[in-house]
Amino acid sequence: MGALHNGHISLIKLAQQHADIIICSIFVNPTQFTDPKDLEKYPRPIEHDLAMLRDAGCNGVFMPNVEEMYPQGADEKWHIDLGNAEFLLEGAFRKGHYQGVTQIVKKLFDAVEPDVAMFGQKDFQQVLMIKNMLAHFNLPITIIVCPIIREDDGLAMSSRNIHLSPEDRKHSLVLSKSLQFVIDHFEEYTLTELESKAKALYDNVEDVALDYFTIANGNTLEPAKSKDEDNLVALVAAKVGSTRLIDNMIIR
Ligand SMILES: Nc1ncnc2c1ncn2[C@@H]1O[C@H](COP(=O)(O)OP(=O)(O)OP(=O)(O)O)[C@@H](O)[C@H]1O
Ligand SMILES: CC(C)(CO)[C@@H](O)C(=O)[O-]
Ligand code: BAL
Repeated sequence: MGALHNGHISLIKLAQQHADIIICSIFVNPTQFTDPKDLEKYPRPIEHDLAMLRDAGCNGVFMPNVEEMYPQGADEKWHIDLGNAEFLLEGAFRKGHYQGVTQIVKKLFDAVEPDVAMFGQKDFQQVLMIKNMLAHFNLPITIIVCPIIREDDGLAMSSRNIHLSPEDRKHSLVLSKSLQFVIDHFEEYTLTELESKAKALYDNVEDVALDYFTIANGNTLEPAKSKDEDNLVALVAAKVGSTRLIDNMIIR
């Protein structure tokens, strides 16, 4: 969606190991936004983005406008079955978000016809939803998931970080710290204790409102039932000041 940072550039760099020609799409997709203010204030520094892509050795940029992607209007009908995980976590807080995401990703794939597509682990649930969309249409595209690139102090890079005030920026560290707490103490506590201790870290941080903090099964996104499950991930979403951030860490 543009407003590129080094997290995005890491996707280009990793793509270079998997493909001869790299195309980056930049499109702020209206159908995945559930908060009109979020859409309106989404940063769009196009010249800066193009310079970063040029430096990274990206071969092409696909930068359509809304009319090109939605010739019949952005209220164009789209609904596919994405499974129960569509309605959990981000899907519960941004209703219809993954219908909008899969709608535009299908259109971008149709336009670019990639063999391989790179997505960031930062949007963990998004990757699951896109894989479900690919299965739905039986599309032969390989998805590669790229690790989360963080600032030196642990904050996951995000285009929305630009909206954080200096105070918010300090408070935002509780997200990565609470996830790291689960990783560091996983063997020590029960799942319930891990969650409650991680959530307690938010009690003393001003202006941070937790939407969810969960240790979930990485396939279903349902709360983990046992520490023995072989695909476990801790996920968080919180509003820091007026900016909503997400982050996650894979436990195993
Ligand atoms: N810190 C990061 N490390 C690795 N990949 C990332 C990171 N941030 C975003 N990505 C990935 O880059 C792709 C484009 O993301 P997008 O344009 O939505 O930006 P974003 O930085 O995630 O923005 P925001 O967090 O404001 O939604 C997605 O696949 C996303 O998961
Ligand atoms: C997948 C995506 C390009 C759809 O607009 C967007 O959600 C993103 O960049 O993560
Ligand atoms: N980074 C995922 C897209 C979104 O937040 O709308």
